[in-house]
Amino acid sequence: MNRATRVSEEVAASPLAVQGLTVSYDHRPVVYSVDYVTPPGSMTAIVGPNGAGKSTLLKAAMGITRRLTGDVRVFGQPIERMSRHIAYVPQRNSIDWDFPATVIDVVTMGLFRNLRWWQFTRRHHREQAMESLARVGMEAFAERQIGQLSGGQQQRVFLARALTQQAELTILDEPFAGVDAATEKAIVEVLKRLREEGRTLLCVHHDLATVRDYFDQVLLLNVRRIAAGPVEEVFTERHLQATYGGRLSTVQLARLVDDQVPVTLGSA
Ligand SMILES: Nc1ncnc2c1ncn2[C@@H]1O[C@H](COP(=O)(O)OP(=O)(O)OP(=O)(O)O)[C@@H](O)[C@H]1O
Repeated sequence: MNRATRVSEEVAASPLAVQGLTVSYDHRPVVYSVDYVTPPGSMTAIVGPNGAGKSTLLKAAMGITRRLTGDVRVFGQPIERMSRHIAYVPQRNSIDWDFPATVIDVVTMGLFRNLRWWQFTRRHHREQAMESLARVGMEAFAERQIGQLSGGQQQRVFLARALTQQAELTILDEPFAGVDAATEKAIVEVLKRLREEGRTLLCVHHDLATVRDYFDQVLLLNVRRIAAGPVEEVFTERHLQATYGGRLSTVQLARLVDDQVPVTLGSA
């Protein structure tokens, strides 16, 4: 089998393959010529310093932000036709929490892309939404206004909304930002279970100390792709140094690589 055939098969099997992706703001590239073919059934951490282009890469891949160049495919098909296969949990601070909606409304909205215009939400849709809420331990909050939830509860609700979509790929932008240890553990359990079911997850992540424990793949990004692949091969001192430059001290690196003592960089 020649290389061209192998690559195209890899792309055809991938829930999200980006090739040569460049995004510019005000003529300044903030993501430059990035390739990443997400392995099916994997859980990838996208890691890099503040402003590295992590969120922009994901938004451009999903078509939320315009890309300058690049090809984005879902199972080998252009993203424009395949966006219903992707569930997205945005950064919590990008959502208007004053919007008057109950928890169950927000979760049921996750189903809308799968409904035809003449289909109204019915009791079984609500049951589906309640099942998703139960998976994240939030069923008791179904009738609560979303603005009346804590940060961790809000994060769980948006995860439940993604779960109702039953998408092949779930993209999460910093799902652990501002949540307590118990919520983080609960969210990780849900994500790992999704992976066990064969779903694929891509996640912007800042806590370098948990990368090995939570993820099997990592994409190290600083405008360009620095390295990508299985965590045990790619999450090395050399690659981290290249990603963060002088921002990681030798001591921090040694701890990360040897003891996995918590070191969080990137989030201010
Ligand atoms: N709408 C926009 N207009 C202009 N510049 C933008 C816009 N959105 C992001 N940027 C810039 O693009 C660069 C990449 O931003 P992005 O949010 O993708 O980085 P990030 O790696 O996700 O950062 P963080 O870890 O801080 O969330 C930054 O320099 C940012 O200031």
